[in-house]
Formats: sequence, C-alpha cells, structure tokens
Amino acid sequence: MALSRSLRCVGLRAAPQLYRAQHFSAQPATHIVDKKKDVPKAKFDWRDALNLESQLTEDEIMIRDAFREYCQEKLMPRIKEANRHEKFDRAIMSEMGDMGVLGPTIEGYGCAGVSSVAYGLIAREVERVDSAYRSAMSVQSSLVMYPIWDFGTEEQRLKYLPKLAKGELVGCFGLTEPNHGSDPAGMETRAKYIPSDKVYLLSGSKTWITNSPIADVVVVWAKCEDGHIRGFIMEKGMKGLECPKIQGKFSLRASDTGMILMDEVPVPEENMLPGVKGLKGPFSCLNNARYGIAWGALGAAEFCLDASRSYTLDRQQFGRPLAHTQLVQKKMADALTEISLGLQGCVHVGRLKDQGKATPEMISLLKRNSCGKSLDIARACRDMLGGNGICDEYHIVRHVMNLEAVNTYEGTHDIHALILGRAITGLQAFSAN
Ligand SMILES: Cc1cc2nc3c(=O)[nH]c(=O)nc-3n(C[C@H](O)[C@H](O)[C@H](O)COP(=O)(O)OP(=O)(O)OC[C@H]3O[C@@H](n4cnc5c(N)ncnc54)[C@H](O)[C@@H]3O)c2cc1C
Repeated sequence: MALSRSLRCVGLRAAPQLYRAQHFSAQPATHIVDKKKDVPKAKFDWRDALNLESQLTEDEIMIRDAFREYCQEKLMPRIKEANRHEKFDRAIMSEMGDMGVLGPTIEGYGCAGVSSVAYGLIAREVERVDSAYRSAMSVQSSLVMYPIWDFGTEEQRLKYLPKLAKGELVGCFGLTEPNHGSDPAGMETRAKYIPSDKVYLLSGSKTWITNSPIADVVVVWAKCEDGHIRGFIMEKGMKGLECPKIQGKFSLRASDTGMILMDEVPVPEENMLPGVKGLKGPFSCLNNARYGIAWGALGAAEFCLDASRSYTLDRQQFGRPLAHTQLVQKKMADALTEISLGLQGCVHVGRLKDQGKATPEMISLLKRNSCGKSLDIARACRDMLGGNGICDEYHIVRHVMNLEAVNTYEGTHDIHALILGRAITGLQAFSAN
C-alpha cells in the first residue's frame, strides 16, 4: 500500500531524526503579508482556532496527514456497518501495523520512536472516525507493548514487540475484574508459583477487556503469594484460558470487548514481567493510554462539530439556515472553544512528557477534561441535527454512544476528579480510610 510506504519511509520511521532536529514549522498554514510592516498578518481559521499547526514539527504534520488519509479513506467507509453489526475487522490491526502506528513511541523492536505529540495526533485522527478503532490501537500500544518494553526482559521484548508492532499479533490488557473496577487494589486474580514446574498458576477472571476475544497475547495483572501485584504474559491457547466476547454493548460496538477467564493457567516463569511490582505497573501503562485518550476524544468532538456545522449551514428552518441562528452559533462557539483549549493542554503535556516532566495528575486532568467536554459537545451537536441526529447515517450519535464508554474506562470522570482532589487537598477521598 502506497500510503503505508509513505508513512514508513518518510513519516513514522524517519520521524525521530526529524523530531530531534526540532524543525518546528515556521508559520501558520494560512497567512497574508501586511506590506506595510512586512510581517505575516495572522488570519483566524476555525478549523485550527489557536493555530496548533504552528506548534508541530514537520514530521508530526507529515505523520498526521498520512494517517488522516488512511483513516478517512480506509476506516471511515467501514465504520457504519461495523458499528451496526458489532464487528471488529481483524485486518485493521495489520493495516495499522503496516502504517507503523502500533507502539509508535517505542524506539527499536520494529517501532517508530516518534514524539508523544505525534502519538496524540495519531489517536486524534483515528478517533475522528471511531473511538473503537482508537481503543484497539491504544490497548495494543500503551497497555500491551509499553509494559513489555518497560518491564519485560530483553527476550520478551524481542519475542513479542516486533510482531505486535506489525499487527501480526494482537494484544489485550487485563486489570479490571467483575468485583474490582475503580479499585483494582482489591483484585482477586491469583498467581501461585509451582517451583517443580517453574510455572505460575493463574486463576481468576477479568472483565471489560478490549481486544480479548481476538487477542494472541494477554497481559494480565495478578496478586502473587507475597501479596504483590505482578504482570504476566499469557498466550492464546494456554490450558485453562478462555476469552469470551461480551455481547450487546451500545457503545464502542466496533471494538471486541470480552472477559479473560483463568482456571489454573500454567504460565512459564519466563513470562512474568520482572521489571515492576505493585499497582505502579498497570498504572504506568494506563497513564500512557489516558494521554492518548485525551487527544482522541477531542478528535471525535472535532468530527461532531464539523458535521453539525455542515448540516446546519444546509438545513433551512423558518426561512434561513439553522447556522444563521444565534443559539446554534453559540453551541458551535462553545464546542470550538473547548476543543481548542483542550488540544492546547494535550500538546503542552505531550512536550512535557518527552522531557520527563509530565505527572499522572496532569494526565488525569487532560483525560477527564477531554472526555467530559467531548461527550457534552457530541450531545450538543447531535441535538443540532434534530431527528436526523439519532440516525447513524450522520455518525454523531455513534460518537455520543462511544464517548459514554470513553468517559468511563481508564478511570471514570469522577475517579479522575478524586485524583485531582487528592492533589489539591492532600486528602484522599476514594475510601473511608
Ligand atoms: C468498553 C470498555 C472497554 C474496557 N477495556 C478495558 C481493558 O482493556 N482492560 C481493563 O482492565 N479494563 C477495561 N475496561 C474497564 C474500565 O476501566 C472500568 O469499567 C472502569 O475502570 C470503571 O470500573 P467499573 O466499571 O467497575 O465501575 P465502578 O468502579 O463500579 O464505578 C461505578 C461508578 O461509581 C463511581 N465510583 C467508584 N468509586 C468511587 C468513589 N470512591 N467515590 C465516588 N464515586 C466512585 C465511578 O466513578 C462510577 O461512576 C473497559 C471498560 C469498558 C466499558
């Protein structure tokens, strides 16, 4: 595929060198020259209200544009049917692998090693189409490849990362359990070491696991006999392992979500992730994924604003376009404001992340803000389409439904408020103790 060649050759694969060179684009895409002062005069572009473009490197722009083309040409035409019939097309993971967007911030092991902002731009483009596709991509990148890269042995990295990067293998991440969602510390999944066989026996169940029904590689978090939580890499086909699909979701319907059921699954000791113990392991993965979600959710909101703008410019009521009314314009102005300010936060924290200066609280703030605001925007945009707004032909209602789940997973809107509340007051309000 020509596009994938272009991304691999001039985009993602070539990006680190360009990124390190810090080639920021010199000026906004649209400007006119003021002859008197001979300086470019800024012109407002509602599609990029705060001129995000000027904050991106040349290679980030190139990566975004190439991936946008893929998303619009290859994913957008598939999404309506996929959503209607709750179907995730496995080929998408291979296509994304070809594009080089799986685990893109990792250096080496077949990965591109791009900036955090480039990763965010990728998430934004794919979620402009559908949050389900972004979910599949970010689980693979941030929740499966990242822990293997950061906490795994060199053998584990070499064995799994190149195939995950190409989309030859699909991964999932199991933390949430039927009785432990927001509070994973109480997890019941156990890992019992059997010295004679050099295996851990894993027993328990995980639920609401993105990609689990199609996963070849299952990263799961379990409590060992010493009370410490550790990560394990399981493989499809291991004895005692089942990953049934959860049916009937009204949100993220184009993503396969399932359970991980473990009945004394013998996991070789070399499949334990040795580099971390405790909740720090899963929480660092979630931190990366949440950062991507913060960008992605705003991409969904941008789609909704764009679609409602086109619709209301076209739709006539009371003898004039709906877009000619003050209430409709206010709704769009509010949406544009939140999207633009939200993106500024994302690009700023992305830069801090690459300098090692981003904190989990910053990412909680972004994830919470982007998801909550995008959900509000999607609902307001849905309303602007009236009756047509509830039809999937117009796509917005699909984003509304998706963003409900995006607002809930990876730490609910309220749990992120509690994380921020703890940082503000020094008092943790999660539990009574
Ligand atoms: C489509 C989808 C995909 C997912 N993918 C994955 C995945 O790949 N891997 C994975 O491990 N998990 C995954 N999850 C699980 C997700 O992370 C959890 O659903 C989420 O963390 C919330 O947990 P819960 O559903 O058990 O809700 P609960 O924790 O039961 O929370 C229910 C409500 O109570 C509120 N609440 C909880 N505690 C408090 C408190 N102390 N004070 C005030 N309010 C509180 C919450 O904010 C929420 O509103 C996925 C979920 C969905 C829906």
